[in-house]
Amino acid sequence: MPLVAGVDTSTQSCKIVVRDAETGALVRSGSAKHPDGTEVDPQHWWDAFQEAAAAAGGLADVAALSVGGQQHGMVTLDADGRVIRDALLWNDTRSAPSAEALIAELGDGNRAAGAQAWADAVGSVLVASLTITKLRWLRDNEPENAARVAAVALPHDWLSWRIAGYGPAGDPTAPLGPQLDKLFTDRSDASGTGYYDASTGLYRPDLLERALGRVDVVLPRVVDVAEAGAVAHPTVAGSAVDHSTGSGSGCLIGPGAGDNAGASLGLGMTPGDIAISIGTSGVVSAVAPKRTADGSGAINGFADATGNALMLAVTLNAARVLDAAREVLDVDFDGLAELALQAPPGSDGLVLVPYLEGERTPNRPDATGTLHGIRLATSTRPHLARAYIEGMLCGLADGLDALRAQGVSVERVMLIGGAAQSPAVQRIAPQVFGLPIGIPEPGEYVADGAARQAAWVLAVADDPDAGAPAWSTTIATTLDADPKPVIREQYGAVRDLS
Ligand SMILES: Nc1ncnc2c1ncn2[C@@H]1O[C@H](COP(=O)(O)OP(=O)(O)O)[C@@H](O)[C@H]1O
Ligand SMILES: O=C(CO)[C@@H](O)[C@H](O)COP(=O)(O)O
Repeated sequence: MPLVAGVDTSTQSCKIVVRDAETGALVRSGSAKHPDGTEVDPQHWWDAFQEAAAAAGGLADVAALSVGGQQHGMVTLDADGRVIRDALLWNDTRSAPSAEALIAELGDGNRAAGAQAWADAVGSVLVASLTITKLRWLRDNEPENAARVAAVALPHDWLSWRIAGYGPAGDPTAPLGPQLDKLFTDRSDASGTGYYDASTGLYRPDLLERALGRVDVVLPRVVDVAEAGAVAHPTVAGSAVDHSTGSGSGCLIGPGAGDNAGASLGLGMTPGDIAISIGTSGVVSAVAPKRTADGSGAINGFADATGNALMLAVTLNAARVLDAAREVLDVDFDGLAELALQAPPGSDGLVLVPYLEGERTPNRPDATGTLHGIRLATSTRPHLARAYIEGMLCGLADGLDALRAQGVSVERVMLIGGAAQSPAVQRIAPQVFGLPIGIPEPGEYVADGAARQAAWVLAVADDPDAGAPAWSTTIATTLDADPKPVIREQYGAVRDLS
């Protein structure tokens, strides 16, 4: 049976799954850490990819692979294929003023008009996360670097290009050299740049020019949903394999995807499904036939990895809020969950508004977190633990409300991402959302989606009409709705005071 690999080059780590292309059965997996920080030298992603591939038993027998990845990160390359500066990641908020400037400019000074104009043009009102705002920041703050930009890529584009054997001139791990025109991406990740319109499938050079001041830069070619963008270089993927039999001539590289589109494909989401992901980012997402244009900015109208739209509400404060709680309370994951479940719903009035890294939804890049309702009786470790978890989940529940306000139907809710494994998150989420929640089998759903895409690419190479393989997702547990309105009522009363 041919094997396929899916890669998730996420904020905190690189994860690789190797699966049977036909059945989807997991064969092997591996992972490696990324460094902390909101600006990172992409070389770390390359190193982590190789470490994760080795941990997954190598990729020599893999017939196709795809890369899913953290969205929006700005990877700038010079004419020699060298990374010009550390990549600014999706959670780097320094370009918030640039976002506001671009909004004002498109609205001729009228913010509301500008916000709607961006939503109409590219599906999203600009916030600091989006790549285009980082390019404006570069132009204004590092003009020498901006002048050297010959190509702009996203994390998954850059890693796919490196796997294909391209890279900086003179680098022995990049035998094909700096061929910038060989960069490729997919519509889901392109749709998060701010200079690509998923509704037409076209880049918007006019918008790019507003940010960078020029358009003579290479943007990755947007390949179709199940089209191979390149072939992996044998020095990276090991010996070349034939994509139909598993023995012969080249490991195909699929278009890849933004991580949320990857998860959507991995979960097999269709309209009516909602995924709530609690990783570094908190994401509430839904697949829809057509993207909306939410001028309020709460919902990003991106593309998914199959040809649909993917609507997202994204928070900056998710799993790391729980990491912060563990630090404050000096406990491990289990200890935090045990503490939180000792306090009652609503934590007797102790409420954390969790803007520990500023916030993106709502757009408050300079906000800080605030604890409300501290009294003697709530100055306990269990109250604090629960308040951190409730506050983080309330931010996501606001996101689900914003999706509903855009007309999204909610038929099935699935909870994924690292922090979804917390027993306290699993208990408290049905209280905050007031809905039944499915917990899929523990897994790497972004990497799984990438692997499923790779299997699709493989199938299409044999039969151009082939559809995505019908891999199934198992919902391991369904948690009953357990609404505790007090949690969101308390949160709603203080959220905007922070
Ligand atoms: N049992 C757990 N309880 C709470 N948080 C957890 C648990 N397991 C992992 N995490 C957290 O999940 C995060 C990593 O999740 P992941 O979805 O891999 O993130 P990303 O895709 O952003 O790299 C880390 O912040 C980690 O501390
Ligand atoms: O900015 C977004 C989506 O718009 C984030 O979802 C990033 O794509 C990072 O994802 P994780 O690494 O947290 O999974």
